[in-house]
Amino acid sequence: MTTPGMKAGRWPGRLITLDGPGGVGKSSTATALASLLTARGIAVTATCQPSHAALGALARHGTDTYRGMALACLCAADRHHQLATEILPALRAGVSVVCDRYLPSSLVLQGLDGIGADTIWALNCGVYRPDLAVILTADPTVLARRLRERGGHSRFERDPANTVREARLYRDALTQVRARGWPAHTVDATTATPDTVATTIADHLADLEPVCR
Ligand SMILES: Nc1ncnc2c1ncn2[C@@H]1O[C@H](COP(=O)(O)OP(=O)(O)O)[C@@H](O)[C@H]1O
Ligand SMILES: Cc1cn([C@H]2C[C@H](O)[C@@H](COP(=O)(O)OP(=O)(O)O)O2)c(=O)[nH]c1=O
Repeated sequence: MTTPGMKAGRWPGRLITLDGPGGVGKSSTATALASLLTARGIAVTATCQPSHAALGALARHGTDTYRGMALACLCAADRHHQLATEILPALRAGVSVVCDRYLPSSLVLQGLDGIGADTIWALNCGVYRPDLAVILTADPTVLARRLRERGGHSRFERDPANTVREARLYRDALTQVRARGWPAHTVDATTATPDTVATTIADHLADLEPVCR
C-alpha cells in the first residue's frame, strides 16, 4: 500500500538526529545546525528527546527516580508519542527536523543501566529511521572538562566514569544502527566549534539522494 506524499516509505522532510556523550555538544550543535540550514533556505525545526511533552518531562527530570526498564519504557513511549504528534507531521509537511538525542541515546544510557540492546530495539520497534544519524565524539578529557564547567544535567553526567563507558557504548550503537541500514556518521567535536561541526553535518546532508515529492 502506498501512502500519499511518501516516496519509498520516506516523508519529504529530513530527520537528522544528534547523539553522543554528555558534554559533546549535541544541544549547541543542534542550534547551530538549525540556523545553518535555515540560512541555506531549508525549512527546519529543532527539537530534542526526551520531548517537552508531559511524558518527556517525566523522563528528562526523572533520571534519579526512574532507572533500568522504567526509564527505558518512558523514553521509548515519549519517542513514539513525539514521532506521532510532532516529528512525523513536520516531515510530512516537508519540514526537516534536527533532533537532539534519538534511539542511540537509549542504546547507550539504558545500556549503562544494564538494559540490553535487543530490549531497546524491541521497545523502539517501528520508530522512523533518520535520514542522517550523527554520533558526535570527543576526547574524554575534553568531555570531562566541559561537563565540569557546564555541570552535569543528570545522574549519567554526574558520574565521571561514564564518559569512557558512553564512548564504548556509542561505538557499539553506531555498528548496530548501520547494520539496520541507518545512514550514520561520526563527527569529532574535540576541537571543532559547534558551527564547524554543523557545517560538516550539513555537507553530509547535501550528499544524500534528493527526496522526490
Ligand atoms: N564544539 C565545541 N567546542 C567547545 N565547547 C563546546 C562545543 N560544543 C559545546 N561546547 C560547550 O560544552 C558544553 C556542553 O555542550 P552541550 O551542547 O550542552 O553538550 P550536550 O548537549 O552534548 O550535553 C557547553 O558549555 C558548551 O558551550
Ligand atoms: C533520549 C534519552 C534521554 N535519556 C535521559 C538522559 C538525560 O539524563 C535526560 C535528558 O537528556 P539531556 O540531553 O542530557 O538533557 P539536557 O538537554 O539537559 O542536556 O534524559 C535517556 O536516559 N534515554 C534516552 O533515550
